[in-house]
Amino acid sequence: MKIINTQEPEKLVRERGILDVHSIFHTIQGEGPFCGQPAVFVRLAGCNLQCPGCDTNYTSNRKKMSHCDIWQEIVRVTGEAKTNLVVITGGEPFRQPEVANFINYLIDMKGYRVQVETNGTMPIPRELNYNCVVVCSPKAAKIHPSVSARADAFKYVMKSGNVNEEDGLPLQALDHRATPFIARPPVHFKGKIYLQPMDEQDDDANKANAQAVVKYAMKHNYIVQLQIHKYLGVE
Ligand SMILES: Nc1nc2[nH]cc(C(=O)O)c2c(=O)[nH]1
Ligand code: SF4
Ligand SMILES: [Mg+2]
Repeated sequence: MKIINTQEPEKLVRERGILDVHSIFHTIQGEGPFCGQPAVFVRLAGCNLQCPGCDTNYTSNRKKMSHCDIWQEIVRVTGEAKTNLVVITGGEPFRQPEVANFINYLIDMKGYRVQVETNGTMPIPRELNYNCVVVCSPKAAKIHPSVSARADAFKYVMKSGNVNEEDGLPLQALDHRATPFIARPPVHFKGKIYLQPMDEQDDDANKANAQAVVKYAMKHNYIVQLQIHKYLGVE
């Protein structure tokens, strides 16, 4: 059955020292440059977009937490494990620019490696530590110039039949409207570009999406990515 995202879009919020958090959990990073690596995920609440095909609940049970509260919860869910990677996702993490201070605290004060997932529409605060790995998955026609300048990798969610033949990248992602099509990496982008089949929760549609990903990855030299957490049955 097809699920349509009904979570309301939310605006940028600044709150010094506090983040609005949806959940914190220990799992395996299922996507992108750290795919397969154990990680603690911090899912921030709320998103400025409302992609119809979004597979994520980012609004329920939200809680305002200080940097120290979040770090304590990271330590608690990690337990005895050796995990040293924190992934910040959402929702849209940069909807809360305070996230940059939190990421810097994790890297500089606590010694974590940090990766952040973003839709690319919100500015990346200048103070963000350069060691933070930024993965951008565009859903809108424009991404913020600070994201073009700073993104380490791009990730595109592909639905079959919805592809630009010229560059092999999707016209839309997760059925979000984008005119004429979703943002591209900067012209001379040197980082990795991932293609991921859209999960439509339908075997036939998913098979067609996987075939499209293989076809365009092979033609344009992109990296195929599956959401391995869904195959592993982890969060
Ligand atoms: N295991 C796991 N890996 C992920 N990589 C990106 C995710 C996301 O929802 O942003 C995600 C997620 O939700 N779970
Ligand atoms: S930008 Fe990401 S989190 Fe926000 S609605 Fe779209 S897919 Fe969901
Ligand atoms: Mg997810």
